Amino acid sequence: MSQAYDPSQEGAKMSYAKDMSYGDYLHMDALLATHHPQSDAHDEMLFIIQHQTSELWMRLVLHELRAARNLLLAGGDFRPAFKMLTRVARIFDQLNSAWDVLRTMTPSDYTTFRNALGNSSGFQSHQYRLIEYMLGNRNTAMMKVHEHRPELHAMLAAELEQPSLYHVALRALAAKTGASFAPEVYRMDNPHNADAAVQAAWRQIYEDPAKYWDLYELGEKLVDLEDYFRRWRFNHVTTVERVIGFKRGTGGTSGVQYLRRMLEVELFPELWHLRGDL
Ligand code: HEM
Ligand SMILES: N[C@@H](CC(=O)c1ccccc1NC=O)C(=O)O
Repeated sequence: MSQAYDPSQEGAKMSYAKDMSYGDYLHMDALLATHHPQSDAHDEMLFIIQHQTSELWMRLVLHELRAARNLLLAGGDFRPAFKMLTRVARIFDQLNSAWDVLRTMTPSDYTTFRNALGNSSGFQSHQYRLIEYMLGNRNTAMMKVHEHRPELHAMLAAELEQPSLYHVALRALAAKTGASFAPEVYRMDNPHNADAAVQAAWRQIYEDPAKYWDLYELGEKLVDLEDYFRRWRFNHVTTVERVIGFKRGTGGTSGVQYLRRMLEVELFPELWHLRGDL
């Protein structure tokens, strides 16, 4: 009979009584202790894991976006920021693939525990809202659901005091092309609206990529990011329709109709609009 292989024979360290182990480093006990199903339904575990993993990826998105914004603000070499923005797009791709797991949950499965969710909803995800705000979709009406958590509300309010990633890109665009944009373009507490002067400046970049390679690449990184974000919104609304049809959301919105409206959001509108001009 062959003997089971023992990795200690080739030097694998097997005792962690005194040293930091995998579980210690990752705080696995604390992580796994965060699961508190509100029902006995089999699929609630899937639902919780799907949301928690999404929130973990969102945390990384925020980390990357903050660093990228700081680098762009500082001027200098844009390449490290581009690498971060590429990573953000890849994270969205990961989140997009994750919908395929959730879609294995049928309406019959979901109704076994939907009541247990009460009025909780993704609508109240502060990390999701921070991502929207960082990118420039600053609908301040969304702050209200965080009033009962002053520290989260303050975090969102603090984000509104910062220029968005798009604001920072537009400052760089203005600096390199010599364009100047209306103060409205830089308003920090409003969703960004398409602006003709901004579109003209981006068009200048796309008409001569070789001359403005940095900004050309920045423009494409932003389009790529928004492309993946749009796919996330679309996967979400399609999954929602598949699972709850046109029922009202637990958060109180019209549900699919509300989410369809969100498909119309344009984060970086001029970058999309200029494409028809080239
Ligand atoms: C079966 C699964 C899901 C259903 C039925 C569902 C349903 C809904 C509905 C109806 C809304 C509108 C707000 C409301 O009235 O509740 C909403 C919003 C939202 N959901 Fe989901 N959702 C699902 C999965 C997810 C997942 C996996 C995430 C990932 C974190 C997520 C994140 C969000 C976010 C961030 C919003 C706010 C969107 C915005 O304001 O633009 N949802 N969801
Ligand atoms: N809004 C969903 C419930 C829901 O999906 C949800 C509930 C609690 C935590 C996160 C959720 N995900 C996205 O909205 C519904 O109406 O069924």
